[in-house]
Amino acid sequence: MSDLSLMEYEKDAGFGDYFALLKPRVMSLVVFTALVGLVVAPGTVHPFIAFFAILCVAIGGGASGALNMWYDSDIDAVMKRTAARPIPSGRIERGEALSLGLALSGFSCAMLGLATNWVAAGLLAFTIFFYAVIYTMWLKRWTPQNIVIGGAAGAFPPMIGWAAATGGISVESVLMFMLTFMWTPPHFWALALFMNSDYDAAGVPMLTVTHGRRVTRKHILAYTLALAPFALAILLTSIAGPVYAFVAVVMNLLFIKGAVQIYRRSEAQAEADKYAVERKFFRFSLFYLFLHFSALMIDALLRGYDLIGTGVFGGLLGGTF
Ligand code: HEM
Ligand SMILES: CC(C)=CCC/C(C)=C/CC/C(C)=C/COP(=O)(O)OP(=O)(O)O
Repeated sequence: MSDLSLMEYEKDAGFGDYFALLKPRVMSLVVFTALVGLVVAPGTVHPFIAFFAILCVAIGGGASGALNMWYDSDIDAVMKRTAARPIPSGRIERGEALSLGLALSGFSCAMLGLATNWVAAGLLAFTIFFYAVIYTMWLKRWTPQNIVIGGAAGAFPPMIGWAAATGGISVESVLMFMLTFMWTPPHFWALALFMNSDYDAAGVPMLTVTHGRRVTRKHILAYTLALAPFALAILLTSIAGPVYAFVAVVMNLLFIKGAVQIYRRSEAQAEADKYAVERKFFRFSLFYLFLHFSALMIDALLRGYDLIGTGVFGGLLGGTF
């Protein structure tokens, strides 16, 4: 094989490259929250419809990831973490990612609407729009509040799942939205603390770049403290049970403890252990959200088998809009 054909061969896109455009790792947790939203909602959904609805959310989420990679390929090429992605590494053309993103967006929303209802499909369409246009094209390059406002995109999926099952929006689904929405800043800023040089090099105005790490540490603590009441407010609704109560109390105490530790750290300490505590806090953030939604799912199953009653406090808060 000549050098030229070897280079061309290396640049050929495989299935894995197209799959990578869909950001499967990040989307796995997003899709899980949608599944929980659907499972904990009142009423029953045929398992096939439920599976199909979640598949549509997965495809829609993936589509928004492809649109993000299409628009952000310049930034991705500069950042070490993202430089090997299919577009900056030259294996997939930008136009291909755009076409794939648009086609899958249209397909997933239409299929979700036909299989369930148009409230769920409308929410999915809005979520894709919010991530691809509002966050990616606008907020990300403009303001250090990018991920605070943009975080709404990642918080809609439990509402989509709930709407797929009920056709509506409710206090419970809004609280699941708020849980994810308030969780996003500590989740992302922890990562930004140890990935700051990437964002700096790419000129992305993340809080660590515009205001420095000290201010970011303060913001992580503030948002972690503000998150806890929302996590605990779910206890007042009918979807929470004893498992959720245990998880919410323990995990919020641990998350706050971690955030206090992050706040107290000096940059010299962080440099000395290569941001080990910040990396741990980021991993813990993923576990935090996964466990909250898992607990809601377990409580729903226990309730389904009549092993527990409705809500920890009898479901004081609730109701469909
Ligand atoms: C604006 C909102 C968000 C931003 C800016 C953000 C940013 C990030 C970034 C930059 C990473 C590292 C990804 C990588 O290494 O390629 C990451 C990882 C991750 N994020 Fe987020 N995130 C956001 C919201 C969410 C939401 C809502 C969820 C789920 C509900 C989520 C789930 C995850 C997961 C599961 C990972 C780990 C992926 C892996 O293991 O590679 N993120 N996030
Ligand atoms: C339709 C649907 C279910 C959508 C959910 C999409 C969504 C908002 C997911 C979480 C957000 C996310 C992947 C942010 C990554 O930020 P970034 O794009 O700045 O990260 P990067 O630097 O890794 O590209």
